[in-house]
Amino acid sequence: MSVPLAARACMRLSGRIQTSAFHLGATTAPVLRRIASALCSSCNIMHGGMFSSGSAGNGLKHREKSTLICVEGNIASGKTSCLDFFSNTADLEVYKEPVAKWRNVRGHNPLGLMYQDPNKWGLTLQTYVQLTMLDIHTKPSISPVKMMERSIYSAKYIFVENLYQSGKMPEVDYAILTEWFEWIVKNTDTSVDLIVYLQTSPETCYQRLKKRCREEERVIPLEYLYAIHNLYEDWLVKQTSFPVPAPVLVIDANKELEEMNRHYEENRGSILSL
Ligand SMILES: Nc1ncnc2c1ncn2[C@@H]1O[C@H](COP(=O)(O)OP(=O)(O)O)[C@@H](O)[C@H]1O
Ligand SMILES: O=c1ccn([C@H]2C[C@H](O)[C@@H](COP(=O)(O)O)O2)c(=O)[nH]1
Repeated sequence: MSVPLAARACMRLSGRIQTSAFHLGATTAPVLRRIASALCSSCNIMHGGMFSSGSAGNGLKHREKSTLICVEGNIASGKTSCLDFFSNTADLEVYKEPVAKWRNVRGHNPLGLMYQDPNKWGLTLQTYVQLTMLDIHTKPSISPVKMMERSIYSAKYIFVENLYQSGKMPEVDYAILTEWFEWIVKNTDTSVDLIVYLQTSPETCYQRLKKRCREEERVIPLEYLYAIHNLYEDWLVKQTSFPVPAPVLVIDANKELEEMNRHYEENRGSILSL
């Protein structure tokens, strides 16, 4: 008998909380407890907890908020390719990073401007990235599972942080972005259920970046990818820098595309929280 995706998500997620497949830190424990208490072990019925719920007409409460999976990783690590792979999955909505918007907002290219002069345009780009990420996080979902590329968290903890730590963002800009970020996280629902981290070497990303040849990114040196890589590792693997909003599934993404796709197929269940 075929079990609906949401029901399987429910069963597996509850089961996997006890496994060691994730890199868990102290900050993720409360999230796990909330998931565990919210998900029934045999169906997609919510029994209270982290999700808002409504009556299904039979007296039972059903999930109204979908499971959110964020695919994280360095620039050109293969996130879009990963989302492409899963894009035909039934009961799954996929949201790629809105790079097209970052390259063209009412005729302006904040991504290009930031790479040309990060001191001047870092705040501009990151304010817009934060808005577009918030838009995706809060989009009402019609499917039980939603997968998005990166998140409002990596925009802040990786990219804003990198600009600031490298001395390319004035303290006042960093303070304003932090105020915005903290307000958003406190007052809106940006909760995440699983982070899939595509772990790559900066050298692998550098080769893929050159192959992709996005005009704005021609100026990116290998050192920049090292900086982003280290921030990701501190956040999601060592878990020493910022709060981790969800359990983390780490995938070695250095392998060739065919092999990655094979891996995604073989591990479909754990990647989609089934
Ligand atoms: N596993 C892989 N092996 C080789 N090339 C890859 C692999 N994954 C992605 N690519 C290529 O590398 C480039 C960047 O991949 P992409 O999925 O756009 O990365 P991201 O979304 O993380 O920036 C693209 O040209 C893509 O076709
Ligand atoms: O918060 C952010 C998020 C992304 N960027 C940059 C990094 C890349 O040049 C593009 C898109 O990233 P991909 O990894 O290729 O998807 O946007 C940023 O500057 N700030």
